[in-house]
Amino acid sequence: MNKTRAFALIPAAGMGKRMGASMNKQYLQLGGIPIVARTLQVFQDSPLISGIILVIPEDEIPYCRREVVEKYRFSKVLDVVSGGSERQHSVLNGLQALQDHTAPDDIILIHDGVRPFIDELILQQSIDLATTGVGALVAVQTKDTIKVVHDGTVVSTPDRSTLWQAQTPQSFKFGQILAAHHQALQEGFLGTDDCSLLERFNGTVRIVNGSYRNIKITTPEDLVLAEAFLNQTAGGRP
Ligand SMILES: Nc1ccn([C@@H]2O[C@H](COP(=O)(O)OP(=O)(O)OP(=O)(O)O)[C@@H](O)[C@H]2O)c(=O)n1
Ligand SMILES: C[C@](O)(CO)[C@H](O)COP(=O)(O)O
Repeated sequence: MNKTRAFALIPAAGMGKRMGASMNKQYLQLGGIPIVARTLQVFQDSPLISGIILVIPEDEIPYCRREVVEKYRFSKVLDVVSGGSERQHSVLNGLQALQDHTAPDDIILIHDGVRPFIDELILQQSIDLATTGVGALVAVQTKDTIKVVHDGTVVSTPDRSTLWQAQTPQSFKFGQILAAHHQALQEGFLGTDDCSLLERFNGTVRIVNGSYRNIKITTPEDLVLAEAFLNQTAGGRP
C-alpha cells in the first residue's frame, strides 16, 4: 500500500522590511545560526518529512545554497526556487516546483522561513488533520482584546473567544492547495495566508493548537524574544 508522504514548502522570499536590518532577516543569527537554517533544521530532522522546497529572492539563491543549504547539509532540500512580489506568489512558485516530486494526495506543509520554533508534535498533528482532506491551520487563541478601527475610531469589539491568530505550518493535500492557488490567481485574490484561499473557495479549514513560542520573527523585538526562547532550551542547537 502507498503511504502518504509529506513535504515542506518554506517561503523565505520576503524583504524583511519591518526588521530594518542591513541583511535580509532570515540570515540574521539566532544563537550563532541563521534563522532560516534553524527553521529548515526542524524539517530536515523530522522523520515525517520526505522533502523540502525553499523559496528565496532570486538574487539570493546562490548565497542561500552555499551559506545555508550546503553549509548545514540540508539533504532534504529538493530545490531552491525564486519567490514573487507577495508571499502568495512565492508559495505558488514553490507549489509549481513541487509538482515534479509529489502526487495530489501528498501532504504539503507550508511554513514561514522565519518561524524557527515549530516542533515535531505540531507537524504530526498537522499532517494527521490534513490527511482527512481539510486544511490544517496552526493557530493560537488571541490573548488581547481586539478592536475594529476605522480612521482612528473604534467601530466594534469582536467576541474574543472566536478570535485566533494564524500561524504556520498550514497543511493541505497537494492537489487541493494547488487548485486553490490557481483559482486565486485567476480571480486576482490576494490573501495573507494560504488557508484564506481555501476558505474563500469553500474548503474546510480546521485548527491545530499552536504554540505562543511559534512566533514569526518580524520586528527587532521578536529577535530579543527568540533569543530568550533559545536560552530556555539546552544546547542552543536548532
Ligand atoms: N514576497 C514574499 C513575502 C514574504 N515571504 C515569506 O513569508 C514569510 C512571512 O512573511 P513576513 O514575516 O511578513 O516577511 P517579509 O515579507 O520579509 O516581511 P516585511 O513585510 O517586513 O518585508 C517570510 O518567511 C517571508 O520570507 C515570501 O516568501 N515572499
Ligand atoms: C502566514 C502568516 O504567517 C500567518 O500568520 C502571516 O499571515 C504572514 O503574513 P505577513 O503579511 O507575511 O506577515
